[in-house]
Amino acid sequence: MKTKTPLLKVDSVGIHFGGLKAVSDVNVELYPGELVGLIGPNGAGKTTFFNLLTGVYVPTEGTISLEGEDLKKRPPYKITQKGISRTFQNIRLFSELSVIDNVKVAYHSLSKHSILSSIFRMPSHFKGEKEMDEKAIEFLKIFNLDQYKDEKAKNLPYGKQRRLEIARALAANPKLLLLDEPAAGMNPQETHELMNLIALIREKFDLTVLLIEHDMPLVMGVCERIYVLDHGQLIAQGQPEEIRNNPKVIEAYLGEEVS
Ligand SMILES: Nc1ncnc2c1ncn2[C@@H]1O[C@H](COP(=O)(O)OP(=O)(O)OP(=O)(O)O)[C@@H](O)[C@H]1O
Repeated sequence: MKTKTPLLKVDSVGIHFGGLKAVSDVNVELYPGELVGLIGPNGAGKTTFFNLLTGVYVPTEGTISLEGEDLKKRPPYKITQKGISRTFQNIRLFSELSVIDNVKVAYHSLSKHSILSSIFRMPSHFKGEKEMDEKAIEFLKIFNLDQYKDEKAKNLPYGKQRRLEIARALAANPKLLLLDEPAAGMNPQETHELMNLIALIREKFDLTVLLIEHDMPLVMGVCERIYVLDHGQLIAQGQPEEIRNNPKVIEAYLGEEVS
């Protein structure tokens, strides 16, 4: 699966908040098509790392590049346009908007239709709108959410809201999809379905996926490689089996289960 050129290259990246090194000297390379896990105990710096990749935070040290292009100091929306999409640990949907509108919002920013044509409802807008509806329904079908398209997002059960978040992230047409604890709060059946779904969308959309997850069976079962953060530093990387047996990882998780 590995090609010579990484899709994402993170070189000695760090960020300090006052005296706290939330992320320090982290090196990560993701190759096209990989499904990679990012794990670590609470407060290890995982979400901060996602915030660095998506431009929410600017690194105080190091560089991040996507397909060889430096992302430093680009605002989050530019980084989304370049090809990095994410979901959040706490669901962030437009709760009062319909399910379909939540998806459409994501690719509005990428669409070629001007704001003017939207405001004045010109014919090109309608053509665009129809195309958008069709495309949004395609996404919703993949996530088995098309029958809820006109429901308000807030009325969906929790597991479906989580799936809708992923559908919305995908609608931005990413090359790299970052999932922050996608199975949080899901029951075992939903988690199992989600695992299959992640594997399926990776294939279907030719994606690279980086996944933060506390559910170890999920990470170990679905990821090909895993990075482990502890106190802001990478303490291990490798295949699930290596990670499971790595003494540093076991020590970091002392008191927590890693199997
Ligand atoms: N904006 C900020 N200002 C100050 N400290 C911050 C900020 N963002 C994160 N931190 C700190 O950085 C550290 C890493 O937090 P982060 O949320 O990235 O950990 P995490 O691995 O995602 O944890 P969890 O698994 O609990 O979600 C924590 O000590 C956190 O308090």
